[in-house]
Parts: sequence; structure tokens; C-alpha cells
Amino acid sequence: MSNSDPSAGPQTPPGKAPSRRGQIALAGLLAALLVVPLVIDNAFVSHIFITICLFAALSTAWNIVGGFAGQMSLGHAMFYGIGAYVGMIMFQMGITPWLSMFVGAALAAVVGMVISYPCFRLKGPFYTLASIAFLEVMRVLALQFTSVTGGATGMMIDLRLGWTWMVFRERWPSLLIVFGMLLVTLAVAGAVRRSRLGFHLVATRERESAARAAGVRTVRVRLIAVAISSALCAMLGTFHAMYLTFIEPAAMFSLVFSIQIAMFALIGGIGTVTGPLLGAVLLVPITEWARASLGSSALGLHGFVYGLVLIGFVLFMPNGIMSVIKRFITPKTPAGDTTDEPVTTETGPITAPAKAYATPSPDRAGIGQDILRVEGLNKNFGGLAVTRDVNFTLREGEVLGMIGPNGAGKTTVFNMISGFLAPDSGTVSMRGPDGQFHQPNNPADFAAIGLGRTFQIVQPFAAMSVEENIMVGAFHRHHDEKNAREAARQTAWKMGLGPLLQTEARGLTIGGLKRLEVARVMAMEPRVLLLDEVMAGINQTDVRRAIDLMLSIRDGGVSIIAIEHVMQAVMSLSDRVIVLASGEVIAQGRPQDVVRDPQVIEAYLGKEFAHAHA
Ligand SMILES: Nc1ncnc2c1ncn2[C@@H]1O[C@H](COP(=O)(O)OP(=O)(O)OP(=O)(O)O)[C@@H](O)[C@H]1O
Repeated sequence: MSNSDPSAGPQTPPGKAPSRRGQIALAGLLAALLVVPLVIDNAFVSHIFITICLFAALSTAWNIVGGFAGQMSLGHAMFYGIGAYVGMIMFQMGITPWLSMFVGAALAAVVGMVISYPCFRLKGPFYTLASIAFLEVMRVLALQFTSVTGGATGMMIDLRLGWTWMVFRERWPSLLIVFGMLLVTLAVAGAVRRSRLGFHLVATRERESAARAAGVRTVRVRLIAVAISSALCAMLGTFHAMYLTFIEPAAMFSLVFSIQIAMFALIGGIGTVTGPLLGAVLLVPITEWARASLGSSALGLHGFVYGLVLIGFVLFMPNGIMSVIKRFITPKTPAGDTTDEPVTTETGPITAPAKAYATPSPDRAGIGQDILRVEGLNKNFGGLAVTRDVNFTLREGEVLGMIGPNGAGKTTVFNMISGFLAPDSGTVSMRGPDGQFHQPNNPADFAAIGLGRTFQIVQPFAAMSVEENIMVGAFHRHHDEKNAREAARQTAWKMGLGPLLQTEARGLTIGGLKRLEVARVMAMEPRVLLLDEVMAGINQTDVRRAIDLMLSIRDGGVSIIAIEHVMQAVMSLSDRVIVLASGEVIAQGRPQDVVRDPQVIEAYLGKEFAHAHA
């Protein structure tokens, strides 16, 4: 799936605790899954409920990767299959499935991480195709290694009944086990969703580069998600092998099975904790009923009925069942721009700081020693030399304006001094909190040392609320969700976003989005801030507000480099200005000196500007 398409789907942000009504409904649904088959006490009904619990759990586990992380895997049956085979092989060695399910989980987690690592470079359908290819590889391996897996003939367990072996004559013990596993899977998915990891996953899914700028180690968090998801699927596979008592490669590593796992989540509500459960509860009975009643009389008709149901969902609930439920239970939030009134949220009233916009301090701390050193940066794209021997320094508490014509190489310099782009030659070093200079070489390491950046084209996590967007930044300093939320709220009020905390980022105006971008970075509590045209496209009032905001950030001790075309801002903010043209630094110095430099007038400002400021 594209990580950057805000309309990409029914994405639900992490961190929102379900409402009380939602919790009661969920508890009722889960209770029904257990009580109904126990009361009815019919083998077929019990089988359907076991299948619902199994698919709900598998789909919930899949959703950690497919929904939260946005990696649309259609190969998840391979982890289920690994769990099934490990369980079966160890069963034949006399080892209880209660133990072998953990061995299968560990193996599946390792396999999942090993094959996902290279595949994370693949986007959208390519990742999906790779996951299908690996599933097929697993099936072929299971067919080939006949001495271990029994090949195409499959494996059957010798009948050893009882809790130790997870094999029973009646259905109810299996129901209890799979129901317990469903609860565990839901609890794990819920915990992941509300945690720092969940925020990082959704942020990575929404805008990978913005997530990286916020210090998220995007590959690592996705690998953790894969490990958790694969392990859970494998444990369910071990259970299912014992329940079926017979396994074979075509069934265990089946693409159709993989698609079903993903589909329940898609229909229920991808990226939500309870969506996959709802999808399975609704669809499994239809599938099983169609198979049982139509499968034998009219070959293929059950598939047709199933297809009709799917088309119905795609047409009428394209974002899944949860999106419809959410529409009814979520209170409307205001969009647009701000007033500075405090609001009350689900988790209590939010109080604005005494003054949302700090006025520039009269006793601003002086400019200190170097905090960032850029030496001899060269970058070529093909035959085009985009930067040539760029040298400059930034000092503590300083605002350095960076100006120059379009295409001069300013954003490329930003990309190199924030770890997004490796220079062909030259170095970028930053003084760490330990007082020593370090040379980070990736965005997460730059963030860790205290550098934050914004993007020229705003990169909001569109499906997240304003609060959650800022929380992604706040998680950089606060590992605990409660503290991160509190820090995000404080930052939001300082940035004039307080009244919009619960608004989805996609509902903001361009001015609001620009402020959100700065707020997310400020929540990281950076020591060096790179601002890339934060005033482009905003109105005069917002420019004035932005200047005040930047001055108050500077007064808070943050060193700033600002790429800006709004000269009013450059002149009133900058302690020094650096001018780039055709990839070279053509001037640097005090703003009033730089704007009189004939080379700068020639290359960028033009004669009219010079006359106006003469
Ligand atoms: N990934 C890339 N591949 C090839 N060329 C690139 C790439 N990124 C930037 N360029 C080129 O490098 C030059 C400098 O681009 P850059 O975005 O750094 O300029 P800029 O000074 O920030 O311009 P603007 O003010 O318009 O944002 C441009 O000619 C641009 O087309």
C-alpha cells in the first residue's frame, strides 16, 4: 500500500481508547462467541464458532502488519503453516503442543523477519507479490522435504487424547483453547496499537519520511510488528493442526487461506483492533453455511454467494464495518483554523497555557558556540552538481536564514544535514548533549542527537488526529503514552493548535498543517531545528504568527536554520543569512549586508528589492 496516500483507506489511528459503549459491545460479542456454542452444544455449531475464533485471531494478528504497518501481506498462511508443521513434527517426537507452539512462534518470527527485511524496500503491490512468492516457496519446501513433512501425503497425528496433547473427542475444549488464544491476540494487538510502537507503525504507514524525521526507526518497528504477527499466527497454526489432526502443504501454505485472513480485516476495518474480529464474526458463518448447504448440491455456488457478499461490502462499506460504527459513535470535531478556547476531550479538560504565543524574550540568551558544522558538501544527481563545496556553521541560539533561487540546492542541503541523503563528499557534524561533535548518517541518529526538521511539502499523518500527530514527535522523548499525550497537548497549545487536538490532520487548512508540522518537530524537543519554507502559501496574519512563533522557539534556546522565500520573515528573524545559487554559497553574513550584495541581487533578489530596501 502506498504510505502517503491520505485517501488510501479506512485507517484508524492508534491510541484512541475504545469508548465505554464500545467496550461493553466488545465484551458482549466475545461472551457470545463462547457461551452460544456451549449452550447449543452441537458439533457443527461448535465447529463454526471455533473457525470464527481462529480466523478472528489470525486476522487480528495479520492486522498488526497489514493494518497498523500498512504492509499488505498475502503470505501470512506461511507462518500459520510453520506453526502447524512444528507442532505436528514435535507431537510425533512426543512433545506437547503447549511447548511446541512457542518453538513454532520463535521460528516463524525469525523467518518473518528474515524475509521481510529485504521486502520492506518494496512498496505497494510489489511487497504483496513478494509475500505470495515466499508462501509458494514454503509450500514447495514442505512438498520436497518428505522425510520431515511427509510431502504431499501430509502428516497425521497418532491419536493421543487429552489436554496435554490438545486433542479431544468433544469440541468444547478446543473452543476454550482457541477462544483464549483469540483473547490473547486481541490483547496483544490492543497493547501494540496504544503503545509507542503502534504510533510508530501508523506514522510509518502514513508518511515514512516524516516518521523517520521524527526519529522513528522505520525498518526496526516494522520488523518488530512482523515478529509479533508471525509468532501469533504460528501459535494459532499449532492449535489448528491439533484440531484438524491432519495437515498437508496445499492446505497449510494456501494462498486462498492467506487472502481470507487479510479479507476479514479489510471487511471488518483494517488498522483497527476489533475490525478483524467483526469481519470474521460476520463472514465465517456465511462461508461455512454456503459451503455446507450449497457446496454439495451446486458445485461452486457457495463461492458465488461469497463473492456477492464481498461485492456488497466493497460497494456499501468500502472502509469496513468499523468505519460505519465509528461514524455513529465518534463526536464531530471542528475543522479549520483555531480559536484559542480550551476544549474538553474524552480524557478530560485541556487547559491552555496562560499565553499561547510567547512574545520574543527581551533578554534572549546570547549566541553560543558552534552546534552544527557543515564542511565541503558535494552532491551530484547524474551529471548535475546540485551542491558544490557548501560550508557553513550554525551556533547555539542562532537563527540562520537560507535563501536562494528555486533549484539552488537548499532542500538538498537540508536532506544532507538531516541524514536523508548521503553527500558524495563532505561532512556534517553536530554537537551532542555530551558536548562532543558526532557525525550521524541517518535521520533517526540525527533525531536522537537533537535535530528536528520540517518538509517543504507538508507531511502530516493524515489519518491521525492533531494530537496523535504531535504525539509521534513527543514519543521521541517520552516512552510512556500518557506522558507523550500530555507533552503533545502542551506543544499543541503553544502552537495555537489546542482547540484542534481531536481533529484529523487531513481536515486542517494549509496554515494549520504548517503549524502541525512545526508542532510535531517541537514535541521532539530538538536543539537544532531545520524549517523548510514553513511560511510558503500562508496568509499575512499567519506569517506574522509564524515569525512570533519562531522567535519564541529561538528564545527557548533552539538553534534554527530556515529556508525561506518570504523576505519579511528572513529579515526580521535571521541573525545571519546564507545565500545559495547553483549549488554554491555565494554570500553569507548579516541580513542587512547580504541583501546589498550585488551577487545576491543579481542571482536572487532582483533590482526592485534592492531599490525598495535602499
Ligand atoms: N532526487 C533527485 N534527483 C535528481 N535531481 C534532483 C533530486 N532532488 C533534487 N534534484 C534537483 O536538484 C536541484 C536542486 O533542488 P533543491 O530542491 O535542492 O532546490 P531548492 O533550492 O530547494 O529549490 P526550491 O526553492 O524550488 O525548493 C534541482 O535542479 C532539482 O531538480
